[in-house]
Amino acid sequence: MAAQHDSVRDREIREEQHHLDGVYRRLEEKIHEAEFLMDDASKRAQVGTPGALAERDAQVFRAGVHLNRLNREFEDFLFGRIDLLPGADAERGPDGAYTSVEPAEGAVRPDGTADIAETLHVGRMGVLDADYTPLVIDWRAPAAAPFYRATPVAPGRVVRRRVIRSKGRKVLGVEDDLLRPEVTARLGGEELAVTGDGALMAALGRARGHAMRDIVSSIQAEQDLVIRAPAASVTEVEGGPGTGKTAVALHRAAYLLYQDRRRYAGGILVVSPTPLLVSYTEGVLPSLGEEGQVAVRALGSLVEGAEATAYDEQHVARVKGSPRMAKVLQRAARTALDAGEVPDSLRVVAFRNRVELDAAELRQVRRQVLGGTAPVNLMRPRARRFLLDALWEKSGAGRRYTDPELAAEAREGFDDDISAEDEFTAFLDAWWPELTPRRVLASLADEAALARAAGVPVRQGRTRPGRPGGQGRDGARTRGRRLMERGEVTAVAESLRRLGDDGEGPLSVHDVALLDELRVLLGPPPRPTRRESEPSPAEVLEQLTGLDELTTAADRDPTARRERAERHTEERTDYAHVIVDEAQDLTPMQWRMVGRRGRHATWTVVGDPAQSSWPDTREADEARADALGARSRRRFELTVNYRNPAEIAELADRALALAMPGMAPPKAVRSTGLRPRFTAVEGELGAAVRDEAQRALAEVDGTVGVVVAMHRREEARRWLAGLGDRVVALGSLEAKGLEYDATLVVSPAEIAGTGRGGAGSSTGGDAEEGPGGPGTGGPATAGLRVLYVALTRATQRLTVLSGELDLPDADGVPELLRD
Ligand SMILES: Nc1ncnc2c1ncn2[C@@H]1O[C@H](COP(=O)(O)OP(=O)(O)OP(=O)(O)O)[C@@H](O)[C@H]1O
Repeated sequence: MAAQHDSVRDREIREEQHHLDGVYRRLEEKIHEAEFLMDDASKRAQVGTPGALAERDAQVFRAGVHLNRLNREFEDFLFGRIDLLPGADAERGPDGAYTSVEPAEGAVRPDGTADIAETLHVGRMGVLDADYTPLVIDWRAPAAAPFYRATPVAPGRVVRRRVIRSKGRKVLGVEDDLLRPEVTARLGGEELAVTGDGALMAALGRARGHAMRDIVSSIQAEQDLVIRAPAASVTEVEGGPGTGKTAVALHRAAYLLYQDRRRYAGGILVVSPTPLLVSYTEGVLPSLGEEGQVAVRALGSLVEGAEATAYDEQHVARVKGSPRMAKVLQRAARTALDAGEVPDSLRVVAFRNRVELDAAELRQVRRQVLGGTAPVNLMRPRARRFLLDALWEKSGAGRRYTDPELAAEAREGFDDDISAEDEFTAFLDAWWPELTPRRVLASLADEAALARAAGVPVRQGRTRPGRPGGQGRDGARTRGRRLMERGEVTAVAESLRRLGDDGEGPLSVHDVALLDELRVLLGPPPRPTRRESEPSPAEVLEQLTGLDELTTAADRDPTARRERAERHTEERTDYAHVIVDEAQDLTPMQWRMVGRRGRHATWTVVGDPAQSSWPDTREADEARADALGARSRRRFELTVNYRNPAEIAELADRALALAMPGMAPPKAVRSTGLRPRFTAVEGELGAAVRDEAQRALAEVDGTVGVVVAMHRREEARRWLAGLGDRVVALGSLEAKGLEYDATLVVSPAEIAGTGRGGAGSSTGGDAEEGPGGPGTGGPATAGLRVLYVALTRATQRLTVLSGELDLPDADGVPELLRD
């Protein structure tokens, strides 16, 4: 029996090998054609119309791209096949396949037999034979959709779906699904064979590396609906851990590019919560043939020239993420003009008379200028004009003319005279300096400056050490509504002391959203006075000499260069499509930042409220609604957990039930028979973690993730030193979106911040802290959601290590996770 089974399998593999050989032969033919064309092109240099030459070049280019992609030896260039009944009509699409989804009437005879009318092979790119019959259909083409969508309940024309596993040019195996088991179908007079035992399970069981793989050969029907959803408006996708949200989002990017390359090339932004998740997913799009077409960026790298490397304490993160910060920064952008040494008088000579504006008059002018709504840097010309007005007024010259024409002429002369004075220009530079986002952010490290911007009465003597007084011109006066508590001001100012006065220094992910806000509030620096078409002196030299090394001293100054780069880099804000992963964790300020990049975009937003680490998501929901605007929404839900075996999912569901009572968990599709292991620390925590990590390394071939409370990150790295690169230590918030073959969750109570009293009493934990509390969706439940994330990272094995705080029972089961 086994031998017979093997021979069916071998025969089917041989058949697919035969087809794959044909595909490669055809590709080689195309490559030869391209090479011939290239050779011919060089011989006949300029012969042919420009259009024909361009077309030929394009063909050569396309063949080259195919060749390159093939040479990279995709593990499974060709991965699928469907055998189809005749369609309801005989129309063919552009890929050469019949377009009909439903079978023709009578396709299945009354005796249950049928003939296969069409066999399609599905792969990473489409290949047509010389006579235009499709040898391989691109997985994103409409004709490939039934490969993913057909189910036994709604099989359409599909009788058999086959997943083909190959490496390079060799077919290794085939796995079949019969979608119409009741039909006896014949192909070329022979009954359709069925072999294999489930491609999906084989894919899910494989050991993980540190990079996510594409799921192109096993996309499931509910996922395919999301991937191929029309790009109109906003596509919102919710689903529990492991339901493929990240995978689906990336495949959707590849699909949209295939659908409308002209619209989307270079214009798709994928926003990921952490750089770890970016590097984990970075290979997926290239493996789908979309290299460099999509910008995959971490939230902390969305602003050009900024890269978040520092962490904020959670209570600081919460303030920095709050929408109140928009208002604080608005005020700060304006008061930043007062930071540092600001001249308090202006003296000029006009019409041979000295004219002077004193501190009070200058303050008055500044107030008038700031009465406008334009970004501060763009107000510089207005500041210049208002200063000239004030000087003119002060000089009394206007009163000498009754004839308005003469007065206007005199005023023009007056303005020219003053503007030509170096002193006036120097004054303007100091009085209305060009502000950069980094400098303004750094100015808020001065507690008094931040307090003023936040409307908090300033206390004496609480300025940034080593900085000129924080009292400023306005003394302790504050303007407007109170936006922060005093403790918040102290904590945020303190966190910004990582930055130097010039704003250089490590930024946190939350600082980056603030920089983006300031970028908009400050605006680009004003245009230089010379007309834009006029070249700069350096450009003139360059044009004359052809040497671009010639630079001005200012160009060579690294600080000036950096600041210019920061100011001049035009941030891309016109993405055609924005994909947001782990959307439940964006703060309001981050939504504002991401929203700016998709003002005219269509969106795909994926997330899971049950994994949110914020206690109160109401403000973030409002900011999300603002970012997405009035566009219509289309909602999808993913319901199957492909990551965790049922044994692990079952334990994680206990944390979910505490965190989000009543929320339905996703269904786990596989079971390994391996129950989670519980153990309690005896002796030293570090030694216990190291022992358990070693044990896990011995049990799995792939990766091991050790998840600890955020404050233990550094020590956990030390505990694991020397165990090799299969094992990594992660703070619970860093574990978002990642997965490991085995995970070790260290002290659930510490991660959840539930302390000794079980789920009800908060002792900090890794939720982004805030007001609220048990029963109000406060930090205790947010902490449990963070624990839920930690418990859902394993693909094979999970160990829970309890400390004292966890109150483990005799079996090592922590109080929090007991039945
Ligand atoms: N159709 C599929 N075929 C094979 N593997 C799949 C499929 N769908 C998802 N997976 C795998 O399941 C795992 C989880 O997918 P993914 O990380 O995209 O889930 P997620 O919903 O983003 O999870 P989380 O919310 O926990 O971040 C990944 O290893 C992914 O490759």
